[in-house]
Amino acid sequence: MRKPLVAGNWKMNGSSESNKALLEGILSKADTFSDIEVALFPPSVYLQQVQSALTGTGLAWGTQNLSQFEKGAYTGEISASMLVDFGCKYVLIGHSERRCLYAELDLDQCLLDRIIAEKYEMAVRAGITPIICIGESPDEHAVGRTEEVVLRLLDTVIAHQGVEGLAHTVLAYEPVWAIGTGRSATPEWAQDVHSFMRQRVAKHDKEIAKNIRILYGGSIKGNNAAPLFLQPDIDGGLIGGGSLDADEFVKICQAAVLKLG
Ligand SMILES: O=C(CO)COP(=O)(O)O
Repeated sequence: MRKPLVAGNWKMNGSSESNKALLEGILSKADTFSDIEVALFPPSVYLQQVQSALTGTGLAWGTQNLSQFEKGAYTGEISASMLVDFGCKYVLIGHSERRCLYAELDLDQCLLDRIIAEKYEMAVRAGITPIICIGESPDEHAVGRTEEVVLRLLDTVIAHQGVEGLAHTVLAYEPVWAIGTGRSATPEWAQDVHSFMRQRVAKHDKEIAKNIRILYGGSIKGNNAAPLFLQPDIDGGLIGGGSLDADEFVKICQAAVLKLG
């Protein structure tokens, strides 16, 4: 049985004061979702605040990105060893907002995927579990290229790291057209894509495919989380806007508990 994981990606939101209230609100209800795994991804400047608040609570934390390089003259970047230093268990890799807006943008899509595969390798080597975000853009969705896009990235990671690397990895299907739009994928659509991803991993290794967690992300809220999480191949969620409000996020975590039956 795969343990459900609910991950809250705060993106570039929060302040010391608002984070404190959010963390207190979540922790006050933590006993209602202690059977699943929950991880928070604050902006890196708040990592220490989140680490202090969550240490000893059973909740995990991580960052929204890491450098593909070990150390050195890479202004503004954060290395895998720094994440280890701050007790991170997870790291998000390849989020579409980074792909589209920052240096991971590249006209040559193959190069882009290679950078993401290198970041993945850095995380695995440091013992941090990467959450690899995969999903098609609105244009790709409109012309039915979902499977092709999902496969391209999955295959790049496997080619780079070997399928064994996936034994310590979480995948997240995040269709770009569903992120921040209020238009979540339907549970049936997401299930189909998740099942497709799992089958692809199974072609390389059936055991890893059976155990790998695949999260769904894109406009999950308290009122639509349960039917998504109840799909057989959806093992939890990667939550953006819905993770910024303690009550909403707690509802989402509680919906994942339902999966345990
Ligand atoms: O991008 C996301 C999580 O990484 C999803 O964001 P929303 O939940 O705001 O749609």
